[in-house]
Amino acid sequence: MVLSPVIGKLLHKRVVLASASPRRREILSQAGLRFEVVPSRFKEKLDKAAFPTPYAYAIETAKQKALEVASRMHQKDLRAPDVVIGADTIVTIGGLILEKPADKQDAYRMLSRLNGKEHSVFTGVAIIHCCSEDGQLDMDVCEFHEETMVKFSELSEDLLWEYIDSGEPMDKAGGYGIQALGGMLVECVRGDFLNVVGFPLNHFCKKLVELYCPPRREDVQRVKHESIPAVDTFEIASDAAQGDEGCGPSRAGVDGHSGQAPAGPQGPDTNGLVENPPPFPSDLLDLIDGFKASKALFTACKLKVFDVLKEEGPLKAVDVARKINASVCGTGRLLDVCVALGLLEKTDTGYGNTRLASRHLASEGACSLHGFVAYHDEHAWTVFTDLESAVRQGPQAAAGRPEEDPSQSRDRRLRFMRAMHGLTQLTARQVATAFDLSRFTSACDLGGCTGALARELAREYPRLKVTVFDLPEVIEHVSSFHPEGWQPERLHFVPGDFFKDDLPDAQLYVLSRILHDWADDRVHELLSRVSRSCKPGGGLLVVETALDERRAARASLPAALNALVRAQGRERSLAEYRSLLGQHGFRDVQVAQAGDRLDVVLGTRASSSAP
Ligand SMILES: Cc1cn([C@H]2C[C@H](O)[C@@H](COP(=O)(O)OP(=O)(O)OP(=O)(O)O)O2)c(=O)[nH]c1=O
Repeated sequence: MVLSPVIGKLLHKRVVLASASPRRREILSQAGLRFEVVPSRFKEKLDKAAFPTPYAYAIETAKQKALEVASRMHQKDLRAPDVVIGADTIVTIGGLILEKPADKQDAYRMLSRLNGKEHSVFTGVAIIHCCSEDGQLDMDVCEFHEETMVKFSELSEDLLWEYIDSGEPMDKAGGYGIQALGGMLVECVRGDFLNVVGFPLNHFCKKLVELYCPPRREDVQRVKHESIPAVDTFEIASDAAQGDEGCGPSRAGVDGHSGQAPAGPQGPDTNGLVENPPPFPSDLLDLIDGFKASKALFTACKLKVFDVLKEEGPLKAVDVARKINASVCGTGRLLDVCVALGLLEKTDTGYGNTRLASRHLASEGACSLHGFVAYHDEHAWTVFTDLESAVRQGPQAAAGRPEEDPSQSRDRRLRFMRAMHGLTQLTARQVATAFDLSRFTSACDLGGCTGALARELAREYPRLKVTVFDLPEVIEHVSSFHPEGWQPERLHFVPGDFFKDDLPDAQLYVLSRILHDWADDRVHELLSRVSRSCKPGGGLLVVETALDERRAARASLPAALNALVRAQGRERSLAEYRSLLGQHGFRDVQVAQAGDRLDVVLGTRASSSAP
């Protein structure tokens, strides 16, 4: 069995599952893990609002559950187990976290909220390695989360109550158990099924590989020279299990630096003492090579490798080369790099797409980011070559750049529209459900481009009529982005310039990824126009990637750099967006996150006329 080498790493250890969940116990014992069960006494009452994302909350709860068990066991007999595993499963919809229902009415509230819609199930997991020395307990925490999307059918009241009366919902997050009767509520699942049931076994095994079987030094160096980042597969564990009997939880692995090679051969220093060489700078080398990985991805997309393999894969390199009209040798190398990057899979029958590639890198499909990749390849790549002058001179360097060639502007516009369309489709649902917008019956998406967000808003809120307002030269092309045979109900496209023309009437105005494109004076001008058009009680929804200390510096890095290389506009912090809305007469400003990268800010137009 492929997984056994990974699970086998834990067989000689004292492992404790800090959970009372019978489902977690079953999943882990069926995977062959030997462990004791010590349910945690940690009270699940952390302040949800204090966490930037729902999964951060689930991870922290999982960690606290495991830490409580580890310290209790240590206190009891001054010997903690080697490994303690904690987990926490939550259901989220529209920015709301649902845990176990308090009573039947609560279960009804949860299930009606999920009825007919798609929601996320997150399980946060903490793996704690304990070490007791001289009565002291030392712990290393490794944590991760997994998300699965679950869609409920449209269910009648009677059915919901029948289900609630079965008693099944009461000990389950979101008030349902997908593995039993609750399975009849579910129309489809995207992602790891076991994650919904309470434990993401697949991700757990991958973590064990990282912790216990980091790539061997010689592999790491070989990979570096070929500029291919390491890929975590169970096969690494199998190899290591065969070739390296003593493969244990390297300290580096336990600390979470799983890509780090173990310390190399030790040599005596001048005093005859053994000195460790400095750690191998794997992360730094990955960083240096990062641009090559991006370019390989861009090139494979441009050559339509993922389209060819989606339609006809698996294929040998020679066949792919013929279909994309490229050299066999070059294609073979590109395909191998894509395998190493986790975008393709290679088997005896040839190269095939991973699910990720088929879903996001082929040019067609609701989740395609092909246009977004093309935009980065053809536009962002060039613009970022100028980063040095942007840093030296500030954003005015970008402002001084010559205007675009007008003959190319139509193509550029279409390319930009394709990029925005892909990105917006991917995040539209999270944006549309970040807040409950059901009180509005009309909305206007200003600069709404192809209508990808508008469509999701209309789909999510059956009473809502949505107008997409964008420049005539944009509106002219929107029909080519509509799915075939699509009849836009409750959706209208109106051409216009939001700086010059009257804004269409609406109760809710949406500015999605617009404000960062404009300098402060233009932002004030636009917001005061919106504020004048918006009636008291109406709303303004702003969607942006805010520069924010809550988000890991790495995630907001592209935004910070974009601001330097763009001719105008700038990224802003959440505090700035809040203040902008306040200055223009919007009150009760609330903030939510839509996925990992987007912030959504909602304000209500105050009744006083002066903003
Ligand atoms: C959504 C869903 C959740 N669940 C369960 C998994 C979890 O056991 C539970 C969520 O509650 P948790 O607080 O994650 O776990 P628990 O209280 O059962 O156990 P412990 O805190 O001791 O670890 O909901 C299902 O069994 N099926 C489902 O479809």
